[in-house]
Amino acid sequence: MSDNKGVRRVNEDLARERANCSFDVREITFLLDGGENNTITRKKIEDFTLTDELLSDKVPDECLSPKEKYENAVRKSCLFGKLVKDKLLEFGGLETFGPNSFVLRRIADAFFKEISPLLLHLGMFVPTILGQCTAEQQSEWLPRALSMQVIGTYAQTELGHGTFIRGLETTATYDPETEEFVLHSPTLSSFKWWAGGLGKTVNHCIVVAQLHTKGQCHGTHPFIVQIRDLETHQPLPGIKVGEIGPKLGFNTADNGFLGFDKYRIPRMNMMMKNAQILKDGTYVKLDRHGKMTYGTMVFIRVMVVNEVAFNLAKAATIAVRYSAVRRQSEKKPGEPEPQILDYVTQQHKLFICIATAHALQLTSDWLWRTFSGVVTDIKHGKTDSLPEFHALSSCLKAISTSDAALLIEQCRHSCGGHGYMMSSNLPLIYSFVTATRTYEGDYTVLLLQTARFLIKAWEQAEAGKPLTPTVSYLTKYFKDGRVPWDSTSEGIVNAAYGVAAGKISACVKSIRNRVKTGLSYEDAWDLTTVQLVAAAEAHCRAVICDVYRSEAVRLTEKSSPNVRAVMRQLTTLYLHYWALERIGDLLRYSAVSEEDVVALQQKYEELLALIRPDAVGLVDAFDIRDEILNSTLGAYDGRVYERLMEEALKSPLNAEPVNRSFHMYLKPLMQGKL
Ligand SMILES: CCCCCCCC/C=C\CCCCCC(=O)SCCNC(=O)CCNC(=O)[C@H](O)C(C)(C)COP(=O)(O)OP(=O)(O)OC[C@H]1O[C@@H](n2cnc3c(N)ncnc32)[C@H](O)[C@@H]1OP(=O)(O)O
Ligand SMILES: Cc1cc2nc3c(=O)[nH]c(=O)nc-3n(C[C@H](O)[C@H](O)[C@H](O)COP(=O)(O)OP(=O)(O)OC[C@H]3O[C@@H](n4cnc5c(N)ncnc54)[C@H](O)[C@@H]3O)c2cc1C
Repeated sequence: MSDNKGVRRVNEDLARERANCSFDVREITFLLDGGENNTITRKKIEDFTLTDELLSDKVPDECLSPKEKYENAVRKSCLFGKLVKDKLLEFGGLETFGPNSFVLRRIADAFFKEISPLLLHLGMFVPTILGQCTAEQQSEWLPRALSMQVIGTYAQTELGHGTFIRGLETTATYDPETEEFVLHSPTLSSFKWWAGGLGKTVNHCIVVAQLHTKGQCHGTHPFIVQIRDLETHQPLPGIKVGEIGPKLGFNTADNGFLGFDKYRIPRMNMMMKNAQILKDGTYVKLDRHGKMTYGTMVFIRVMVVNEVAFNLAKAATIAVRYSAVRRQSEKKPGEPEPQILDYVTQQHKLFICIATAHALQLTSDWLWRTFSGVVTDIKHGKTDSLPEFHALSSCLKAISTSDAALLIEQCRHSCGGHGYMMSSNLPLIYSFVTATRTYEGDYTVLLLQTARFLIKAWEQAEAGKPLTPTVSYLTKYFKDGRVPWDSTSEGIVNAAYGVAAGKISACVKSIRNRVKTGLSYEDAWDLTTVQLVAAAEAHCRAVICDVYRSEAVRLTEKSSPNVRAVMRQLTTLYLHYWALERIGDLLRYSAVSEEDVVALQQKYEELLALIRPDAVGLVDAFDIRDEILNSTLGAYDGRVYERLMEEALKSPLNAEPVNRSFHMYLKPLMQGKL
């Protein structure tokens, strides 16, 4: 693909890599975009949105003060918002690509090195209106939210509680006299904390609070709350709101705190799709499942899998291109310095990143299709598929975010010292992705949700009851004994399921043995949680391996032989990588032998060598434009050293030859006058 800028000289090593690539790069781009037409439209949108005029920052964002950074992000958010409103609708907006295309999300990365203060408005406020409001409420709020008169966020987490939603302390007490809810923050720990955009940007937010009516508490429910005046933007009386301060990343998102002092909102500001309060204060529950108010979280967990796949693709593109340009050391005395990509250890660090980006993207597409089915079921009043989907989306969110964060950090390591430069963009990509492991449900907490489902599924299998699709393998591996070993891709996937089944079985035994000693079920569960997390991880890994392998085969059915071959190499590499990473589990739960392990390792190393000539082509196929990559190390033309120097010269410290601190402190120190 072109560098989108035309004629710049491309680094010779990169040019040679591209000339030697075995396949047509565009073919894989089309596969990843979901078809050639999607690629064409995406590129058209990128061409007219990514203009220098909108993107140019004279001073790098990271050299600005926190206030300036925030103001710049608001400026760009508004420009971006206007652009989307005015121009992109000509393309049918997001619908052009289907809801899973994420094109605008991808383009937004060119505007914001960190994050838009409006992300939560589009990402959570609008989806919650869609998911939690009645049709009547939607017709009131949606047009105002989409036209940006109402700008909102999602304020659920409090200082004292994030994970344990049932423990939230903010109260919403219904007053039938005035037909209003009174929102109140009874303690310091009940202050809302974290919501993106809350600190300075939004004028409304969705507040999750304990609903009290007629002297009874009915648990947490969502409410739409105006917090700032629409004209002056001043906080309204009864509202205490501010920004929570600097963080590891997300520093342009003005995450905020919020407290209420007996603050009143109209009855109809309760989001009433799943529960209602009648005028007289009668509570009517409409949610037969009981957890429908958690719907926005499930939606975001699905989105996050795609989000981290894309960010890993960005990091892999930067690290692989840099590794083709960078030369260091010598393999044999007197030989020219090799490209660092020729070190097998470097290939080991990086090719798994390319394969994982593919695995997560294909899994995310599959998860989205599954989610669409669940949403359709719910529209028809069927909630039977929700427990399985909650278990699936929870573990996929946990594992994809954790894997992506670790591998992005590995990409940074693989770029040596230059990877530590902010201008490489690897630190910012990492700081963004490592947060995904925590927000929208912490890693351990979500895996334990999946484990709950797996233990129940095991018990159902024991009782001879039918199992839902993602756990149906448990019936097959139900009997004790080792899974037969077979080193084909299908065999490795089967073994991964065997390992998951073995671990779930071990958890069940462990809990039962503990209960036999007189412990309560809850205590026995608690003591087994280390094993339960590992079992849920093994289950999730088996699902990813299975989906990646079968989706890659399906997608490449009509591909050219060379594309099919390289895609097959990547899936095989992924499966071998994880088999070797989890060799202890395989030795415990499958019939793998010492010779098989040696063969696995040998095959893995052969795959690294096979993929090596296509590595640059594979990252080019992600087709991520320079403006979106935002990296001195990863640009298409490979002018790494020139860009590093250009960026260094933009540092405000280089604006003058001598900084005033010399005269103020250093000179007096040197002269003994301090
Ligand atoms: C343009 C769009 C761009 C989008 C880009 C996306 C990228 C986004 C980028 C940045 C956005 C940043 C956003 C960050 C926002 C947030 O973090 S919002 C706050 C999120 N908070 C959480 O996720 C809290 C996590 N905690 C929970 O989910 C729950 O408290 C819990 C699941 C841990 C426990 O809930 P609890 O009510 O206590 O239930 P339990 O007793 O544990 O379980 C009872 C049964 O309910 C089942 N269940 C629980 N949750 C669900 C669910 N969601 N769906 C279905 N079922 C559920 C659970 O399995 C139990 O079932 P059984 O009794 O049958 O075992
Ligand atoms: C960048 C960022 C943006 C965010 N944006 C928003 C937002 O817009 N709106 C919003 O409402 N929230 C937001 N959050 C909050 C986020 O959703 C919570 O931080 C997250 O859900 C984790 O909850 P916690 O902070 O209470 O962690 P805790 O639950 O306190 O976790 C601390 C530790 O305790 C462990 N732990 C907790 N419970 C259990 C358990 N039952 N079993 C075993 N271990 C347990 C965890 O595994 C973890 O190791 C954001 C957070 C971040 C970092």
